[in-house]
Amino acid sequence: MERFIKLIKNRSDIGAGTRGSDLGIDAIEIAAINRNSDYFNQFEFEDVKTHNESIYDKNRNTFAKRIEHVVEQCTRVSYAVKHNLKENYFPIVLSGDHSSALGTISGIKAVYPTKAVGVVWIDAHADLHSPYTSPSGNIHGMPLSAALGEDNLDCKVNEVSPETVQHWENMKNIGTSGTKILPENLIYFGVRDTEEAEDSQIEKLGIKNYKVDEVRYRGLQTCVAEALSKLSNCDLIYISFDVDSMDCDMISYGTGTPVPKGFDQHEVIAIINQIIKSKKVVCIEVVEVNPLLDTKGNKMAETAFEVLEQITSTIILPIE
Ligand SMILES: NC(=[NH2+])NCCC[C@H](N)C(=O)O
Repeated sequence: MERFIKLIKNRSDIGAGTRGSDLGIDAIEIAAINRNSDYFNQFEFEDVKTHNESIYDKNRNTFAKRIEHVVEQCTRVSYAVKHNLKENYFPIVLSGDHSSALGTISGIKAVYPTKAVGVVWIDAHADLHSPYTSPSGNIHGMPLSAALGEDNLDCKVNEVSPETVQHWENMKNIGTSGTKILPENLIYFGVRDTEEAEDSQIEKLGIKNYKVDEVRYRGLQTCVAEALSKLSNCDLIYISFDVDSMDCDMISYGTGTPVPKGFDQHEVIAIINQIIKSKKVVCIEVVEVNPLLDTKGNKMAETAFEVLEQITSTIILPIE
């Protein structure tokens, strides 16, 4: 059976603290054009309407900035993912900031409410804050807490307004009400820049993080095979690739929150391709390319495109 790909372009950056990741999708497309690639002409696509004008709003919800608009944006992403999955497409979501992943996960769960969804999160960050713990109030640091239904009140440092609480509750209930994923079905690759509140959640919830060093020391294939066996109870897998999982010094600073000592693109490609071969992957997302911050021309987008191209060819291999 062949799987048809649908590119979902979600040019939204309102969950980030720095502007410009909404331009990441077009930067990737330009990287493809400059390489004489037909990639973006090859697949059907859909644009998700954005709410980027909301960055001009005064921040009422200090500990979850623009949350009402992020909820709306995630809801739009969830609809796009949901209807494309229902139409048997394999959605590749190209998003600006990583808050979108909550929308994607919610869309998957809306189509498969009774299935266990596994998440492979390739990122420098754990994105495990809530409005109660966030140091920045940027919602791209929170999507997994919303998906897990975790407030982490044990580590509460912020006095959150009733309005923010209401929006946060809405955020946890996009697509289907209640939690979308279980902590044992979430696996990190490359997480290396966390705050205490997140560390305590990772420990309490027992979330496995394959650190860059571990992947290199034990071997990438071994680690991915182990990750897949940890997800053996999952019916479906979603892969979320944040480009800041890659080493900013080696690759590029073209992302909102760059972190050194990360993967290179070949490692990311190998991780993702091995997971795709499990045949459980139903959706992949690529996020956080910010061309305005790139000090090497369009290098981050070019590298993201390299990953995109390589993983797409694995997806479209016919599956028996
Ligand atoms: N998706 C991202 N780039 N997340 C970065 C989050 C950084 C930091 N932990 C925060 O919550 O503000």
